[in-house]
Amino acid sequence: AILESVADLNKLNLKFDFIVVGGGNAGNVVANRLSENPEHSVLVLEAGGSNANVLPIIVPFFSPRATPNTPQDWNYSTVPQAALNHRSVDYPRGFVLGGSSSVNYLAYTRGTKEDYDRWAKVTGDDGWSWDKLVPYMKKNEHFVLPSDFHNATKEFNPAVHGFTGINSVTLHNFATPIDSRIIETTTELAEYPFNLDMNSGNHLGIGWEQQTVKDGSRSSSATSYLAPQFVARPNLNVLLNARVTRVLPTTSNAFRTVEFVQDLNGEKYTITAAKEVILSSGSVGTPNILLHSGIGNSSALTSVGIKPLHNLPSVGQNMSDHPLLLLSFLVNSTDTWETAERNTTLAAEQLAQWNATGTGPLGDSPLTHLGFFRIPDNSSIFKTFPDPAAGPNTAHFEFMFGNGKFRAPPATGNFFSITPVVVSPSARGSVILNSSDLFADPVIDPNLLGDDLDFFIMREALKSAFRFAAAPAWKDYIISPFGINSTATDAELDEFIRENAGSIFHPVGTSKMSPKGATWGVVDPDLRVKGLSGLRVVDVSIAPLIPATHTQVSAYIIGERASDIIKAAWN
Ligand SMILES: Cc1cc2nc3c(=O)[nH]c(=O)nc-3n(C[C@H](O)[C@H](O)[C@H](O)COP(=O)(O)OP(=O)(O)OC[C@H]3O[C@@H](n4cnc5c(N)ncnc54)[C@H](O)[C@@H]3O)c2cc1C
Repeated sequence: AILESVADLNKLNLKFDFIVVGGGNAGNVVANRLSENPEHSVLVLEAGGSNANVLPIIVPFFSPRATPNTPQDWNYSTVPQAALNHRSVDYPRGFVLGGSSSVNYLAYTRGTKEDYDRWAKVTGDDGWSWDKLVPYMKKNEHFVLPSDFHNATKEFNPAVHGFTGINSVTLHNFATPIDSRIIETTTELAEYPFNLDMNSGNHLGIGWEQQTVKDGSRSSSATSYLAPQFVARPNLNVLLNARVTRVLPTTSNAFRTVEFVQDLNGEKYTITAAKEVILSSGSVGTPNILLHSGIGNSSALTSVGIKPLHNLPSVGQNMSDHPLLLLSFLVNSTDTWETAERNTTLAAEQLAQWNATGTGPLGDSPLTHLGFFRIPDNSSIFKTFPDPAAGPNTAHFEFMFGNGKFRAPPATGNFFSITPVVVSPSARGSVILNSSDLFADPVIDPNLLGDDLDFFIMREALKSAFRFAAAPAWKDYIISPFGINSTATDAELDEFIRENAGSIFHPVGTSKMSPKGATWGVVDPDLRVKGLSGLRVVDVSIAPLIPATHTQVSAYIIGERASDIIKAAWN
């Protein structure tokens, strides 16, 4: 059941084998899979509220409205970012059942074979390699054809997909005027080849966006892994509005007890799991809980007044995220997002169509196509810096295409956006504490573009976007880049980047996985917290290196594989 109060939970008079902290992207996978065994009772504690009936979460096209600064967002912001002219930027994380899978922009991308093979190599566990993870990708994925029934044979490769999984994935149902021009560009410029399916393990090139959508509505870990048939299991319970403050030692080095509140000024409750506590609170939430529990760098904890219980210096370190650049072009068309944003009648018609059939422009994510590209291998930059990508078939940067301008378009004009993203960043940041106050926000520093190579890649990506936009396919369509000149000097481009870059919100690595016995890292390859028992981390914070892509699929497959590892440990 999905419960709202501790009193309702107590009425059930249950004992729990597993307590999952965070009903987010990965946490709900674990909760579902562990509760497949009726002998195992599972409790999920989620700090946020219900995902039901929240329109910006449900309507795919409204995903940019789900955050920042909404009731479904933790509403964090970063410390001033040195490379971004010391700007502090919004740092949304889902504060709702489904976690960030309930508020993200729905792009379904797995990353490359090389990304996961590198995980296997650095952790010494072949189970994290691409070939071993593909079955988990298919267990997660329920691919469905687009809801407008258009012929999609040239938009994806069915051979690489899963059709019997839990989480729905589909293609766009609604054509936009940029679609044919993007595909035409792939035939005009050799630099931008077409890729029929970027989820094959090789993502280089441009392809149609695949999205986590079912029947025109968002498919999240809450709508899929906690669908009514699953939460009907008597051994699966979810408590909403339950914010875990710490994990506590149950016996000397077993941390199977959690402390939580339902009201920041109210009572503190504790519950002990008979078998394990699984932290799935995400790349900000998980290190935050570990640090408050005294698990982290002992001297840093002492300096903020927290009693250290277990010295694990990597907790909250190694944070890696993808910087993006908001870039748009003024276009010679009125058939873009801006028109409905400025015309309430048209907006109401679109919403009525979506309400009636789940189709139309609102039934799709705002990203129409994605492209993944490399800085040429012979670039002189690689004489100074080693190639940061996982391998020669893994991108340095990405383009996300959209039929309008992201974030606050001006009062007039219509736009096309190419959003460049650095997907193989070298900079590392951190999540640390500056206070023992259990409810104070942690100090979040993703260190965006904080490495010279990352900045170089972003500048090259920006120049590449200008080349893309100069293809014949855009001749009568694009008028000019907006807010920057394509003939700008490097110094001018750099200033534009400093003022307009931000995060795409893919933090990973703050509970980094390392080989068993390593003196660095936070969890072993079986995701147990090093040196402790009864406590695992299962969310994207365990990623040893950031995959060169959007991170929700990684969260799903981490949840799927972890579930098998945990089941095997208790059988
Ligand atoms: C705005 C945005 C857009 C994005 N767009 C995309 C995209 O298009 N495609 C893509 O692949 N990825 C995207 N991502 C990234 C992706 O969604 C995340 O990487 C992924 O969902 C993280 O999964 P997770 O399980 O690690 O954490 P989360 O899904 O964030 O789950 C953590 C859960 O733990 C809960 N929690 C935290 N602290 C506590 C506590 N103390 N007590 C109890 N519960 C707690 C949270 O409320 C949350 O529900 C986006 C992310 C954001 C924020």
